Amino acid sequence: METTQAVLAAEGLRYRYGETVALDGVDLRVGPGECVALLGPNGAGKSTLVTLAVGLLSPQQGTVRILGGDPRRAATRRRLGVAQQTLGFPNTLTVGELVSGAAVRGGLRAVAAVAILAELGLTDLARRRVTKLSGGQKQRVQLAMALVTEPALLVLDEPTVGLDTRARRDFWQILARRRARGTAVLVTTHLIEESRAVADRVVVLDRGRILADAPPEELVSRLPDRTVTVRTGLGRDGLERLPGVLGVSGVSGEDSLVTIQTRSPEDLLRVLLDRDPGLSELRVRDVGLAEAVVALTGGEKAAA
Ligand SMILES: Nc1ncnc2c1ncn2[C@@H]1O[C@H](COP(=O)(O)OP(=O)(O)OP(=O)(O)O)[C@@H](O)[C@H]1O
Repeated sequence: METTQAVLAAEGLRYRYGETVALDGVDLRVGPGECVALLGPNGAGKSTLVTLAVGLLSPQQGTVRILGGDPRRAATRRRLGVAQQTLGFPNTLTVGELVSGAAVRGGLRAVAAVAILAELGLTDLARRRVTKLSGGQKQRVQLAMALVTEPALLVLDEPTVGLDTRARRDFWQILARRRARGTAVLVTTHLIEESRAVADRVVVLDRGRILADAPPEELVSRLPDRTVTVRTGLGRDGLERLPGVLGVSGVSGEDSLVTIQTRSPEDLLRVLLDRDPGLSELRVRDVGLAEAVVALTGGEKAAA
């Protein structure tokens, strides 16, 4: 039973652009303090879902609610913080003007910007025009504008693209503090392993449908847990018949570098060494979230 009200609740969402079906019956809930990563290949419907969630599009079928309210209404939109790469800045404004403007639009006093500028390390840049910022600095300004109103839901579109390792770590730390205070986060990303580190749940979208909605570790555990990569003269037929083999990829001719999925690499290696004493370049590794998403969406695109 649901005990707390969902911050974001989408039910039966369908959306098409002419003949193109972008969302084909999507249900999604994000609770207070939860971080949900939205993954999927290009064209999966991620942006459409996010745009409906923030009230910039109206559902053709289904409903979307933010804390029970309609996101197309201004009062509901005030509970949202949005950072989308496609949103441009008015070039004539300074960092301070942009963030204090966001505070005022959210019903706060302009001075509310001071604390968030400090938290994001932007105080020294407050008088600088946005045109004179680096890509990473612009990302931080977007985040400051999204956070200044203490939103109930943060919607972030590829927020760490272009950030270096330290900036990325700082970014997730800032979000962790907000989440501890109850802010929910919906983040679209192609950085699959990053979602594994920061998200409570990963939602895999493909061709407008949700293929999986689960904690990242559960997604990974649905797959064979190891891959063995090896250079071998054994052909595909021989490899596929070996005990415990679940899949083989990369066979391109004699002495190919092949990747074999298995639940039991130890047993597989014993047999491989027996059949091909010339075997070389052996590597065994865990399946990552990237493979889990690729397997679910059935294509290489999702891992890009
Ligand atoms: N304005 C539009 N007009 C027509 N078709 C559109 C429009 N916006 C999106 N689409 C189509 O709807 C589908 C879903 O697109 P959407 O942008 O939601 O996917 P996405 O998962 O965000 O993709 P990406 O990872 O490439 O940003 C795609 O087939 C896309 O071509």
